Amino acid sequence: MARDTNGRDPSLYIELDRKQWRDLRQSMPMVLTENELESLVGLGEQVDLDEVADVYLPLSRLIHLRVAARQRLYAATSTFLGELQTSRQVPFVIGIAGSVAVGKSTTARVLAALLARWESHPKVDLVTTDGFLLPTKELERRGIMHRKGFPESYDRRGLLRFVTEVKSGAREVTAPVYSHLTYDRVPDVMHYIRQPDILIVEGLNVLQTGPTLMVSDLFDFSIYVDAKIRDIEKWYVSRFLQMRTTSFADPNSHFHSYAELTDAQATTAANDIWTSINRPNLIENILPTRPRATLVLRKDSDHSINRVRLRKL
Ligand SMILES: Nc1ncnc2c1ncn2[C@@H]1O[C@H](COP(=O)(O)OP(=O)(O)O)[C@@H](O)[C@H]1O
Ligand SMILES: CC(C)(COP(=O)(O)O)[C@@H](O)C(=O)NCCC(=O)O
Repeated sequence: MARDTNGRDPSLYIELDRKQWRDLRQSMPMVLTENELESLVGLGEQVDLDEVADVYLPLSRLIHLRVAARQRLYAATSTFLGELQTSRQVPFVIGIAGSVAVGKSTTARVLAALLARWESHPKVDLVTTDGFLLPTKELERRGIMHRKGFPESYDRRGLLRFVTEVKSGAREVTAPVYSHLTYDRVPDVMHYIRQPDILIVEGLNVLQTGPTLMVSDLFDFSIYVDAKIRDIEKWYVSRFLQMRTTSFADPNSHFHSYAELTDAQATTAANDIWTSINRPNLIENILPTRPRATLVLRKDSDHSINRVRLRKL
């Protein structure tokens, strides 16, 4: 096999442990307080300020450098097009993918908060793809209610159109909103996106590709949040047990009947949903997209991120 000039096997990626990655923070200041961080961390997640310092601050620095580089690339195209196109800031789009219950939403929120502290790109918006799940009525009509989270359960064209409009500089673009409470799209409520500097799109399947253009084609940077399947399964079940006294306790929750389940019953119910929906989706659709990610954040069983893989080519 051909080797690089240092005698190593060629690779698209560089793998770093937490200490090596942490050193790439350089002089980035800590800009979050304990209280701010607490408000960003989701149920069952365990991010602390050390992890922000070691993992998220270097990441914020890397993305900041890449935002500037991307603008130079767009400027090159504008120079080429001359009068055919006026030069402008194009929103930088980040995709965040990974399994159900791996902690994507927390990663997305922490990153959004850090990126918004940069003077050159203070306006950061975050959209989750659950808003683009087809409404329950339509999922039922198609007989795919049990496939929620699988690629076919989304309005993929709508998602592509949405990100295209944001990148095109539209003054205001709307995204539909999903409710975990009603387990359906919320009628008449929209998320308004008004010319952000950075847009983060978080969801299970955002890194999927296909024969036609897909939202992944519009990403300037992508992150895959990764962990062992056995660990994610444990996190899913333990979060489900916790939800009996939080989300499910609300009488309006679609899952309210689960609130009364014993530990054993709730564990069985969570395992059933995991093995019939979330695990197959992870294996068939989500995991195969991991090689495509610019960055993989690898979590250990205690949720801590201890390894990072960066695409360098
Ligand atoms: N049934 C539910 N009721 C209320 N909130 C939920 C429910 N399922 C998931 N969530 C919340 O929705 C968010 C996304 O969860 P999920 O899709 O599992 O992705 P991740 O854990 O990777 O962020 C999390 O903040 C989670 O706590
Ligand atoms: C809403 C989800 C499909 C995730 O949506 P995403 O924002 O990742 O597109 C997922 O959290 C979900 O509810 N899955 C269905 C099976 C379950 O209840 O675990």
